[in-house]
Formats: sequence, C-alpha cells, structure tokens
Amino acid sequence: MSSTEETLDQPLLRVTNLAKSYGGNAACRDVSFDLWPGEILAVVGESGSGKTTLLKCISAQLACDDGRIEYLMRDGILRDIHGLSEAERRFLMRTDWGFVHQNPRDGLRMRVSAGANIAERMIAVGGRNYGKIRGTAENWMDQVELDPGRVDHQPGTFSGGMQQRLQIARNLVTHPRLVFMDEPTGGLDVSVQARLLDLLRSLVSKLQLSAVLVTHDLAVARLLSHRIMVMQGGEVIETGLTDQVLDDPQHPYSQMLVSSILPV
Ligand SMILES: Nc1ncnc2c1ncn2[C@@H]1O[C@H](COP(=O)(O)OP(=O)(O)OP(=O)(O)O)[C@@H](O)[C@H]1O
Repeated sequence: MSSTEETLDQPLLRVTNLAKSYGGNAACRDVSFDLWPGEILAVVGESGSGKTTLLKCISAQLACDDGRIEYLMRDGILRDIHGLSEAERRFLMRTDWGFVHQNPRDGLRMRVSAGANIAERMIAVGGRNYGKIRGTAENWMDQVELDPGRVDHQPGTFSGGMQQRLQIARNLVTHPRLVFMDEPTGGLDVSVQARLLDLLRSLVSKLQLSAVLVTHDLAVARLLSHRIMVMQGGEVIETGLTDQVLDDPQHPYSQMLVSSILPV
C-alpha cells in the first residue's frame, strides 16, 4: 500500500482515553475521538467542562496524566505526540499546526509589524527571499480582508477584529494540516463576530482545513463544524454530526444546552 492510501484511511489525530487533573480535580476524563482530514470538530460545553484543558493537551501545550494522543505525520505514520523529539514537536508547532487563541495578543507578537508577524512562520519553514516573503504577507493580509498597505503597522494599531484576522493569517501562511481554535470569535462585538465567522467559514472550505474548535457558542459550532463533541464535567457525553446533535440532542445535558442557547 502506498503512503497516500495509508493516509486516506487513517485519522489525522487520534485521542485515546485522555485524562488530566489539576490537584485532585479531574478536568478531563477518558476522552477519546478521531479527527479526520478535512474535518472540523467543535468541542462544546459550559464553562469549566474541560474544553480548554483538552485543547491544550492535544496540542502538546500541556502534559496529560493518562492516555494517548497520536498525530498523522507527513510520512503517513501515526505517532504519539509525547514521544516526539523536541525538534519534531517544534516543527509541528511552527508549521504543521496552527493555534488561534481567543485573545489575539496571545498569538501575535505585538512589538513587530503585521508583515513580520506573518513572515515569522514563513522564515521558520525556510523562507529567505525578502521580496517574496513581503509579497506573501501582503497577499495573506488581503485574504483575511486586511489592507495590505498596513503591512508595516504594528498589531496594537489594529482593532480587535483586525488583530484576530492577522492572527489567522499568521497561522495559515504555512498551510498547516491541523488548526486548533480556542473561542476564535469570543470577546468581539456581535457584528465583528459575524464578519469573522464568514471569513473563517470561507477559509476552512477553500483550504479544506482540519480543525479542533473549542467554543461555548453553539451558533459558531453550527456554522463552522462538521461534527460536535459535547463535554460535561470533563467527560464527553455526546458526539455526532453537527446538525444531528443540534437538531436532535440525545443526552439530557445536550438537550438543556441546545434549548437554553439556541433560539427555537
Ligand atoms: N491551571 C489550572 N489549575 C487548576 N484548575 C484548573 C486550571 N485550569 C483549569 N482548571 C479547572 O479544570 C476544569 C476545566 O477547566 P477548563 O478551563 O478546561 O474548562 P473550559 O470548558 O475550557 O472552561 P472555559 O470555557 O471557562 O474556559 C475547571 O474546573 C477549572 O476550574
């Protein structure tokens, strides 16, 4: 079997029996799921249900206590991310993975220009030609609906919505195979949120992104995700196709979540 064929029937990310506690408190318990190439999985649940802890564990930002997190490397082999060398993990963080934080300040370098924020990840994958890097940065600014004429401006001079779009451009410029998003539209005004959601929706479909999206906003999950995983008290209590879970939730907690948040 060729490596392409192997890749087709393997998940991009496989999480098995993941557990993480803080002191004696279990934040995640026995979490298992597969993420398939081209799939957007939304992790939903109330505040404190363990969503962010899960996202941090699966993106190697936090060590888990138990379980396995395997990622399909570019050579077509699923590898446990905690068994990777430091260089391999750095490569994933800088190129193959993207991380969109709720607060763009956590994902941007505020003291360098917008262009340099985008360029940094290009340089990490070997980009050396200044003119080409600048051109690509301007092109990405355009793709996320930022004025390329502001390539030399620092992110601090941008609005919150613009900073979020810059953070997205910085992440996508290396064509990551997997993007982790933590409440990407949280903390923004409703109209800014709607515009950003539209942009995200068109980018994920154009680039056929695979992503794990943490959100407490079921409308965001409805718009962006193919599948939903509902968490309560650190456990996954329901998982299924987005429309199925939102239109016909099976677990009483999912029913409560859907009826309390989504207008009928
Ligand atoms: N650094 C920490 N130290 C101790 N307890 C923590 C820490 N981070 C999270 N917790 C606890 O772990 C549980 C899960 O928190 P987590 O932030 O993962 O949930 P969440 O669903 O992402 O919530 P939110 O939407 O508010 O971010 C909560 O009980 C929380 O108080």
